[in-house]
Amino acid sequence: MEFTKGHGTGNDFVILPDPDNALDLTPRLVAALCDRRRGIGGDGVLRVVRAAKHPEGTALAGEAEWFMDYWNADGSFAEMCGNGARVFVRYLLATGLAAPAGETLPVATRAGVVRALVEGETIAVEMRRPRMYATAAATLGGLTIPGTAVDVGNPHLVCALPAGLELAALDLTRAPDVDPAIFPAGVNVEFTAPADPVEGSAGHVLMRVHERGSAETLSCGTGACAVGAVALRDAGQDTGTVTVDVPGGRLKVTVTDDSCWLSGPAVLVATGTVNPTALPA
Ligand SMILES: N[C@@H](CCC[C@H](N)C(=O)O)C(=O)O
Repeated sequence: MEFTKGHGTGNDFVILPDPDNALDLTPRLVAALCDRRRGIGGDGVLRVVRAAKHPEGTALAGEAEWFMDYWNADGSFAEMCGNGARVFVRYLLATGLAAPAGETLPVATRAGVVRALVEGETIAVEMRRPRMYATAAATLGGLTIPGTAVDVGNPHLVCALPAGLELAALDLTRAPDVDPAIFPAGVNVEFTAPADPVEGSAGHVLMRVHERGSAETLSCGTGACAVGAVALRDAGQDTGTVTVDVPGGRLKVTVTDDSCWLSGPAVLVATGTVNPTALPA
């Protein structure tokens, strides 16, 4: 089985080319591929499949040739992955599956069609505008931190740390507790702290994330978009640009009247062959 390994600000993916949807990709196989000791290792899998050939992509095949079939490291599905979409586009361009168009390149996802713009090392993806829909809280280590529930195609809870608490002090080796009535399908939880102003940005925020289905990751693109939207709201703005620093690097989030751009590096690091029968059962 052919694979490529790539990442966006340290959010890493096993990319599987499967244009005709011929692979028997199961939750167990995804989890085995993502196993960091016995497999290739990754926060998730990106299957590269023609939209017309995938049951969840066919309806979008008129708008986008390729469907990003995203899976979390534990073998669960997610509707959207912002960094994954940027890495997916890097892969399409590197392999010649898509031409570096002057305009945006559409990619079908479970959350609809997103559009990518390539600017050298940086790939920006235009997704839906984050929608803040509830107040909620995350509890970890006996501490309950209030936050905002945000829909970016997938669910997020953005929690600003109280003064005096450092991001580095959080134990994210286990999932924060949340109210399942607000998040029946689980949630990605972002913790934030303010950072020094950055020129050209309305806000600058530090973030750590515990991802649904992938545990703590070095970065989460949709999470950064949720964080950006909350930072703008707290600054009294509907639109604008926010710089979000994650453990794996820097992302730029620009919220417009009707969409959200996520921008940052997207890198392919290796290509090879994996023997599925040698992976953990
Ligand atoms: N890391 C991703 C988000 C991946 C999906 C998430 N774990 C979920 O289950 O919703 C990103 O960059 O957006």
